[in-house]
Amino acid sequence: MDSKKAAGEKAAEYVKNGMKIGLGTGSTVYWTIVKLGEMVKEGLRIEAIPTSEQTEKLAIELGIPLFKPYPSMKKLDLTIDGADEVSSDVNLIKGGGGALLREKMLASYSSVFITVVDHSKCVSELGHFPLPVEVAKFGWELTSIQIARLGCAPTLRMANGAPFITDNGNYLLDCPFDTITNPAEMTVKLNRIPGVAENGLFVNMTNILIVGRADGMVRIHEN
Ligand SMILES: O=C(CO)[C@H](O)[C@H](O)COP(=O)(O)O
Repeated sequence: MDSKKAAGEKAAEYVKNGMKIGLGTGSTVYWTIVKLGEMVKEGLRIEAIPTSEQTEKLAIELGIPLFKPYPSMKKLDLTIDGADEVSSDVNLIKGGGGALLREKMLASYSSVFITVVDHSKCVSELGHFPLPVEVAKFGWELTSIQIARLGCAPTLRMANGAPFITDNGNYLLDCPFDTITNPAEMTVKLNRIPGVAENGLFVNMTNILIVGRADGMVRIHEN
């Protein structure tokens, strides 16, 4: 079995009747969403908020009931999402799919945040994967210069020959730091820069990590 499929499907086992859940974005959580679609057809009652337009489309196709955040909303019971890197102390780099802002919002509004990855995403320290940072279009060059002062050479993410636009109408800068030794400090430094909407570091957010292996088995780590 595919290691992404193994991790993604395992996470669906944590979803119970009546839950309000956040649905992540990417090719690993895809398998969670497909499994949840099957479970809904078999009678599971859930309501979900997607972290991207791509996930929203998939959830609608699969018949998963969706809802929008509302002022009186209490915490979501659960959010399940993928990651681009997971460090040995279970901090994450996310945003490879460009959905990091909504992903971080839903993860932080959830009682439980489950991260699903294949084994290739596990590293000792974060930073090999260029850190995605979502920035306002206005003055993005100035924002990029400020980020560069933190020790990287940001590049503007492109798609089909034009700047990639996030679901929130912003640009994305991919920031190769090599190693991020203190992700908590880096998060604060990045988010202090005017023009930064959010960065892809998810520090101390994961409650349950599910790692899929090539043999189709999973390793589960509870934080
Ligand atoms: O952060 C993300 C999207 O913004 C994804 O969770 C991340 O890129 C992992 O994707 P995949 O499961 O396809 O490897």
